[in-house]
Amino acid sequence: MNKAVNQVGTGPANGTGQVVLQVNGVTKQIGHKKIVDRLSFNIHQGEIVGLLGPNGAGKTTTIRMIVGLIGMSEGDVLIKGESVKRHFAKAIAHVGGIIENPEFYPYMTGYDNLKQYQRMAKGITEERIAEVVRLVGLQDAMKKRVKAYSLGMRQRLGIAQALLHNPSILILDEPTNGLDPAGIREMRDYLKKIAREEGIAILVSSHLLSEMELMCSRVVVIQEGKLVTVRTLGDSSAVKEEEQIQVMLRVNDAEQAKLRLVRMEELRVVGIDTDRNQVTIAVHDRDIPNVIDVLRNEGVSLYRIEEMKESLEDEFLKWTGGSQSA
Ligand SMILES: Nc1ncnc2c1ncn2[C@@H]1O[C@H](COP(=O)(O)OP(=O)(O)OP(=O)(O)O)[C@@H](O)[C@H]1O
Repeated sequence: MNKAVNQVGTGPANGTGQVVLQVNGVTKQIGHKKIVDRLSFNIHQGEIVGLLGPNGAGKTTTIRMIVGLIGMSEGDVLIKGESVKRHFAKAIAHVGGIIENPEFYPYMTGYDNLKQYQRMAKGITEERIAEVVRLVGLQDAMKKRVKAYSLGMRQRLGIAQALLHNPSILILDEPTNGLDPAGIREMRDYLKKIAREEGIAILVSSHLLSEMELMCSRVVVIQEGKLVTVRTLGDSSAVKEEEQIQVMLRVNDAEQAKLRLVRMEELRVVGIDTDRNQVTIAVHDRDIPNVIDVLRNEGVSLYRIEEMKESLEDEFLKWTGGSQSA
Protein backbone atom coordinates (compact mmCIF):
# COMPACT_ATOMS: atom_id res chain seq x y z
CA MET A 1 0.00 0.00 0.00
CA ASN A 2 1.25 3.42 -0.83
CA LYS A 3 1.64 5.32 2.40
CA ALA A 4 3.07 8.51 0.96
CA VAL A 5 1.29 11.50 2.41
CA ASN A 6 1.67 14.35 0.01
CA GLN A 7 -0.74 17.20 -0.20
CA VAL A 8 -0.69 20.49 -1.94
CA GLY A 9 0.37 23.12 0.54
CA THR A 10 0.70 26.82 0.84
CA GLY A 11 4.48 27.05 0.69
CA PRO A 12 7.17 27.08 3.32
CA ALA A 13 7.02 29.36 6.30
CA ASN A 14 9.26 32.32 6.80
CA GLY A 15 11.07 33.14 10.01
CA THR A 16 13.77 30.75 11.18
CA GLY A 17 13.15 29.02 14.45
CA GLN A 18 9.37 29.10 14.21
CA VAL A 19 7.70 26.07 15.77
CA VAL A 20 6.42 23.93 12.91
CA LEU A 21 5.27 20.82 14.73
CA GLN A 22 3.81 20.55 18.22
CA VAL A 23 3.07 17.11 19.59
CA ASN A 24 0.95 17.73 22.68
CA GLY A 25 0.30 14.88 25.09
CA VAL A 26 -0.41 12.39 22.35
CA THR A 27 -1.56 8.96 23.47
CA LYS A 28 -2.51 5.85 21.51
CA GLN A 29 -4.31 3.20 23.45
CA ILE A 30 -5.13 -0.16 21.91
CA GLY A 31 -7.09 -2.37 24.27
CA HIS A 32 -5.58 -1.80 27.69
CA LYS A 33 -2.15 -1.02 26.30
CA LYS A 34 -0.83 2.50 25.81
CA ILE A 35 1.43 2.15 22.77
CA VAL A 36 2.18 5.86 22.91
CA ASP A 37 1.73 7.55 26.26
CA ARG A 38 1.32 11.33 26.68
CA LEU A 39 4.12 12.14 24.28
CA SER A 40 5.02 15.82 23.82
CA PHE A 41 7.75 17.55 21.82
CA ASN A 42 8.20 20.44 19.38
CA ILE A 43 10.11 20.84 16.15
CA HIS A 44 11.32 24.16 14.76
CA GLN A 45 11.81 25.31 11.22
CA GLY A 46 15.14 24.30 9.68
CA GLU A 47 16.06 21.60 12.21
CA ILE A 48 16.42 17.88 11.69
CA VAL A 49 15.05 16.02 14.67
CA GLY A 50 15.43 12.31 15.26
CA LEU A 51 12.66 10.25 16.82
CA LEU A 52 14.83 7.62 18.41
CA GLY A 53 13.90 4.44 20.19
CA PRO A 54 14.41 0.69 20.12
CA ASN A 55 12.21 -1.59 18.03
CA GLY A 56 8.64 -1.44 19.27
CA ALA A 57 9.13 1.86 21.12
CA GLY A 58 6.21 3.46 19.29
CA LYS A 59 7.98 5.53 16.62
CA THR A 60 5.86 4.39 13.69
CA THR A 61 2.66 4.72 15.70
CA THR A 62 3.65 8.27 16.69
CA ILE A 63 4.42 9.23 13.10
CA ARG A 64 1.21 7.66 11.82
CA MET A 65 -0.75 9.74 14.33
CA ILE A 66 1.12 12.92 13.36
CA VAL A 67 0.18 12.49 9.71
CA GLY A 68 -3.36 11.36 10.49
CA LEU A 69 -3.06 7.78 9.20
CA ILE A 70 -4.43 6.62 12.55
CA GLY A 71 -6.38 8.49 15.21
CA MET A 72 -5.11 9.65 18.59
CA SER A 73 -6.73 8.41 21.79
CA GLU A 74 -5.72 11.61 23.60
CA GLY A 75 -3.79 14.80 22.91
CA ASP A 76 -3.36 16.69 19.66
CA VAL A 77 -0.77 17.53 17.03
CA LEU A 78 -0.47 21.07 15.69
CA ILE A 79 1.27 21.66 12.39
CA LYS A 80 1.99 25.34 11.89
CA GLY A 81 -0.69 25.96 14.51
CA GLU A 82 -3.35 23.87 12.75
CA SER A 83 -4.83 20.98 14.67
CA VAL A 84 -4.57 17.58 13.00
CA LYS A 85 -7.70 16.58 14.94
CA ARG A 86 -9.85 19.58 14.10
CA HIS A 87 -8.49 20.94 10.80
CA PHE A 88 -6.85 17.92 9.24
CA ALA A 89 -6.76 19.17 5.63
CA LYS A 90 -5.18 22.48 6.63
CA ALA A 91 -2.67 20.84 8.96
CA ILE A 92 -1.60 18.08 6.58
CA ALA A 93 -1.14 20.56 3.72
CA HIS A 94 2.11 21.59 5.44
CA VAL A 95 3.45 18.04 5.57
CA GLY A 96 5.47 15.97 3.16
CA GLY A 97 5.73 12.48 4.49
CA ILE A 98 6.84 9.00 3.64
CA ILE A 99 5.66 6.54 6.22
CA GLU A 100 6.47 3.32 4.44
CA ASN A 101 8.28 2.58 1.21
CA PRO A 102 7.10 5.03 -1.43
CA GLU A 103 5.43 3.34 -4.37
CA PHE A 104 5.80 4.40 -7.96
CA TYR A 105 4.80 3.13 -11.37
CA PRO A 106 7.83 0.93 -12.06
CA TYR A 107 7.57 1.02 -15.86
CA MET A 108 7.40 4.80 -15.95
CA THR A 109 10.46 7.01 -15.72
CA GLY A 110 11.22 8.98 -12.57
CA TYR A 111 10.21 12.14 -14.38
CA ASP A 112 6.89 10.70 -15.56
CA ASN A 113 6.09 9.58 -12.04
CA LEU A 114 6.62 13.12 -10.76
CA LYS A 115 4.53 14.48 -13.66
CA GLN A 116 1.79 12.03 -12.72
CA TYR A 117 1.82 13.43 -9.20
CA GLN A 118 1.83 16.98 -10.58
CA ARG A 119 -1.37 16.23 -12.51
CA MET A 120 -3.11 15.00 -9.33
CA ALA A 121 -2.02 17.91 -7.20
CA LYS A 122 -2.49 21.55 -8.03
CA GLY A 123 -0.04 24.41 -8.35
CA ILE A 124 3.17 22.46 -8.91
CA THR A 125 5.31 24.05 -11.58
CA GLU A 126 7.84 22.51 -13.94
CA GLU A 127 10.51 24.58 -12.16
CA ARG A 128 9.57 23.02 -8.85
CA ILE A 129 9.95 19.54 -10.33
CA ALA A 130 13.45 20.45 -11.57
CA GLU A 131 14.29 21.96 -8.18
CA VAL A 132 13.30 18.92 -6.11
CA VAL A 133 15.05 16.57 -8.54
CA ARG A 134 18.25 18.58 -8.06
CA LEU A 135 17.76 18.60 -4.27
CA VAL A 136 17.81 14.80 -4.18
CA GLY A 137 20.50 14.45 -6.85
CA LEU A 138 18.43 12.52 -9.39
CA GLN A 139 19.02 14.75 -12.43
CA ASP A 140 20.77 11.98 -14.34
CA ALA A 141 18.18 9.35 -13.46
CA MET A 142 15.03 11.18 -14.51
CA LYS A 143 14.79 9.42 -17.88
CA LYS A 144 15.32 5.97 -16.39
CA ARG A 145 12.43 3.71 -15.50
CA VAL A 146 11.88 3.48 -11.77
CA LYS A 147 12.21 -0.32 -11.88
CA ALA A 148 15.88 0.21 -12.69
CA TYR A 149 16.38 2.43 -9.61
CA SER A 150 18.24 1.24 -6.54
CA LEU A 151 16.36 1.32 -3.23
CA GLY A 152 18.23 4.51 -2.30
CA MET A 153 17.18 6.18 -5.56
CA ARG A 154 13.55 5.16 -5.02
CA GLN A 155 13.69 6.60 -1.52
CA ARG A 156 15.10 9.85 -2.90
CA LEU A 157 12.42 9.99 -5.59
CA GLY A 158 9.89 9.57 -2.78
CA ILE A 159 11.44 12.49 -0.97
CA ALA A 160 11.39 14.57 -4.17
CA GLN A 161 7.70 13.82 -4.54
CA ALA A 162 7.02 14.66 -0.91
CA LEU A 163 8.76 18.01 -1.41
CA LEU A 164 6.87 19.02 -4.56
CA HIS A 165 4.18 21.01 -2.79
CA ASN A 166 6.64 23.02 -0.66
CA PRO A 167 5.86 21.48 2.70
CA SER A 168 7.03 23.07 5.96
CA ILE A 169 7.96 19.72 7.45
CA LEU A 170 9.18 16.46 6.01
CA ILE A 171 8.35 13.37 8.06
CA LEU A 172 10.21 10.16 7.29
CA ASP A 173 9.85 6.81 9.03
CA GLU A 174 13.20 4.99 9.05
CA PRO A 175 14.30 6.36 5.65
CA THR A 176 17.62 4.53 5.74
CA ASN A 177 16.11 1.09 6.41
CA GLY A 178 17.51 -1.42 3.97
CA LEU A 179 20.12 0.94 2.51
CA ASP A 180 23.79 -0.03 2.33
CA PRO A 181 26.34 2.21 4.10
CA ALA A 182 26.92 4.31 0.96
CA GLY A 183 23.17 4.73 0.50
CA ILE A 184 22.76 5.71 4.15
CA ARG A 185 25.45 8.33 3.82
CA GLU A 186 23.91 9.72 0.65
CA MET A 187 20.47 9.91 2.25
CA ARG A 188 21.93 11.73 5.23
CA ASP A 189 23.71 14.26 3.05
CA TYR A 190 20.61 14.93 0.97
CA LEU A 191 18.40 15.39 4.03
CA LYS A 192 20.85 17.89 5.49
CA LYS A 193 20.93 19.74 2.19
CA ILE A 194 17.13 19.81 2.02
CA ALA A 195 16.82 21.21 5.56
CA ARG A 196 19.42 23.85 4.75
CA GLU A 197 18.26 24.88 1.30
CA GLU A 198 14.51 24.57 1.77
CA GLY A 199 14.60 25.86 5.35
CA ILE A 200 12.11 23.21 6.39
CA ALA A 201 11.92 20.99 9.43
CA ILE A 202 12.60 17.28 9.13
CA LEU A 203 11.44 14.59 11.54
CA VAL A 204 13.15 11.28 10.95
CA SER A 205 12.72 8.10 12.97
CA SER A 206 15.40 5.54 13.61
CA HIS A 207 16.55 2.97 16.14
CA LEU A 208 20.20 3.81 15.48
CA LEU A 209 21.77 6.49 17.60
CA SER A 210 24.95 6.47 15.51
CA GLU A 211 22.96 7.47 12.47
CA MET A 212 21.02 10.17 14.30
CA GLU A 213 24.19 11.71 15.69
CA LEU A 214 25.46 12.37 12.18
CA MET A 215 22.31 13.99 10.94
CA CYS A 216 20.16 15.48 13.67
CA SER A 217 20.48 18.59 15.79
CA ARG A 218 18.20 17.06 18.40
CA VAL A 219 16.85 13.65 19.29
CA VAL A 220 13.57 12.85 20.96
CA VAL A 221 14.14 9.52 22.70
CA ILE A 222 11.15 7.30 23.37
CA GLN A 223 10.81 3.92 24.97
CA GLU A 224 7.63 1.92 25.52
CA GLY A 225 5.70 4.83 24.10
CA LYS A 226 6.97 7.32 26.67
CA LEU A 227 9.32 10.26 26.30
CA VAL A 228 12.68 9.44 27.86
CA THR A 229 14.53 12.62 27.03
CA VAL A 230 15.03 15.33 24.41
CA ARG A 231 18.72 15.89 23.74
CA THR A 232 20.58 18.46 21.73
CA LEU A 233 23.35 16.80 19.76
CA GLY A 234 26.57 18.18 18.42
CA ASP A 235 28.05 20.44 21.05
CA SER A 236 28.11 18.19 24.10
CA SER A 237 29.70 20.90 26.21
CA ALA A 238 26.62 23.04 25.81
CA VAL A 239 24.47 21.54 28.52
CA LYS A 240 21.15 23.17 28.05
CA GLU A 241 19.82 25.34 30.83
CA GLU A 242 16.80 23.16 31.33
CA GLU A 243 18.76 19.90 31.46
CA GLN A 244 19.56 18.38 34.82
CA ILE A 245 22.91 16.74 35.35
CA GLN A 246 23.66 13.81 37.62
CA VAL A 247 25.98 14.60 40.48
CA MET A 248 27.56 12.22 42.98
CA LEU A 249 27.99 13.58 46.51
CA ARG A 250 30.47 11.83 48.83
CA VAL A 251 29.45 12.63 52.41
CA ASN A 252 30.10 11.43 55.96
CA ASP A 253 26.57 10.06 56.33
CA ALA A 254 24.70 9.11 53.15
CA GLU A 255 21.43 8.24 54.94
CA GLN A 256 21.28 11.57 56.73
CA ALA A 257 22.14 13.44 53.50
CA LYS A 258 19.47 11.56 51.58
CA LEU A 259 16.77 12.25 54.18
CA ARG A 260 17.43 15.96 53.81
CA LEU A 261 17.85 15.96 50.01
CA VAL A 262 14.58 14.17 49.25
CA ARG A 263 12.80 17.16 50.81
CA MET A 264 14.28 19.52 48.22
CA GLU A 265 11.92 20.15 45.33
CA GLU A 266 14.59 21.31 42.90
CA LEU A 267 16.39 17.98 42.74
CA ARG A 268 15.77 14.25 42.53
CA VAL A 269 17.71 11.62 44.49
CA VAL A 270 18.54 8.93 41.93
CA GLY A 271 20.71 6.62 44.02
CA ILE A 272 22.36 5.96 47.33
CA ASP A 273 25.40 3.82 48.15
CA THR A 274 25.64 3.55 51.93
CA ASP A 275 28.86 1.50 51.82
CA ARG A 276 30.67 4.30 50.02
CA ASN A 277 28.62 7.06 51.62
CA GLN A 278 27.56 8.39 48.24
CA VAL A 279 24.30 9.94 47.17
CA THR A 280 23.59 10.60 43.50
CA ILE A 281 21.19 13.38 42.59
CA ALA A 282 19.81 14.90 39.39
CA VAL A 283 20.00 18.65 39.66
CA HIS A 284 20.41 21.82 37.65
CA ASP A 285 23.85 23.45 37.73
CA ARG A 286 22.32 26.57 39.23
CA ASP A 287 20.97 24.68 42.30
CA ILE A 288 24.24 23.06 43.37
CA PRO A 289 25.37 25.93 45.67
CA ASN A 290 22.04 25.60 47.44
CA VAL A 291 22.54 21.83 47.87
CA ILE A 292 25.93 22.49 49.48
CA ASP A 293 24.44 25.07 51.88
CA VAL A 294 21.54 22.80 52.82
CA LEU A 295 23.86 19.88 53.60
CA ARG A 296 26.20 22.08 55.63
CA ASN A 297 23.28 23.46 57.68
CA GLU A 298 22.18 19.88 58.28
CA GLY A 299 25.59 19.08 59.74
CA VAL A 300 26.54 16.78 56.85
CA SER A 301 30.19 16.92 55.78
CA LEU A 302 30.69 16.98 52.05
CA TYR A 303 33.96 15.45 50.83
CA ARG A 304 33.47 15.35 47.10
CA ILE A 305 31.11 16.47 44.32
CA GLU A 306 31.49 14.75 40.98
CA GLU A 307 29.47 15.03 37.80
CA MET A 308 28.48 11.57 36.58
CA LYS A 309 29.23 11.88 32.89
CA GLU A 310 27.94 9.35 30.46
CA SER A 311 28.28 9.42 26.72
CA LEU A 312 25.05 9.69 24.82
CA GLU A 313 25.70 6.17 23.62
CA ASP A 314 26.00 4.84 27.20
CA GLU A 315 22.74 6.56 28.07
CA PHE A 316 20.98 5.25 25.01
CA LEU A 317 22.13 1.70 25.71
CA LYS A 318 20.79 2.04 29.22
CA TRP A 319 17.44 3.38 28.03
CA THR A 320 17.05 0.73 25.40
CA GLY A 321 18.43 -2.23 27.31
CA GLY A 322 21.37 -2.60 24.96
CA SER A 323 19.42 -2.91 21.71
CA GLN A 324 21.20 -0.10 19.92
CA SER A 325 22.60 -2.06 17.02
CA ALA A 326 20.63 -2.92 13.91
N1 LIG B 1 -2.60 -2.07 15.77
C1 LIG B 1 -1.89 -2.52 16.79
N2 LIG B 1 -2.43 -3.34 17.71
C2 LIG B 1 -1.72 -3.78 18.77
N3 LIG B 1 -0.45 -3.47 19.00
C3 LIG B 1 0.17 -2.66 18.13
C4 LIG B 1 -0.52 -2.12 16.99
N4 LIG B 1 0.34 -1.32 16.32
C5 LIG B 1 1.50 -1.36 17.00
N5 LIG B 1 1.40 -2.15 18.09
C6 LIG B 1 2.46 -2.41 19.08
O1 LIG B 1 2.87 -1.16 19.59
C7 LIG B 1 4.27 -1.13 19.83
C8 LIG B 1 4.90 0.02 19.08
O2 LIG B 1 4.90 -0.25 17.69
P1 LIG B 1 5.59 0.73 16.62
O3 LIG B 1 5.53 0.05 15.30
O4 LIG B 1 5.00 2.07 16.73
O5 LIG B 1 7.08 0.77 17.15
P2 LIG B 1 8.40 1.28 16.43
O6 LIG B 1 9.14 2.07 17.45
O7 LIG B 1 8.07 1.95 15.16
O8 LIG B 1 9.16 -0.08 16.16
P3 LIG B 1 10.08 -0.54 14.92
O9 LIG B 1 11.39 0.17 15.08
O10 LIG B 1 10.19 -2.01 15.15
O11 LIG B 1 9.34 -0.20 13.66
C9 LIG B 1 4.78 -2.50 19.42
O12 LIG B 1 4.90 -3.29 20.58
C10 LIG B 1 3.72 -3.01 18.49
O13 LIG B 1 3.68 -4.42 18.52
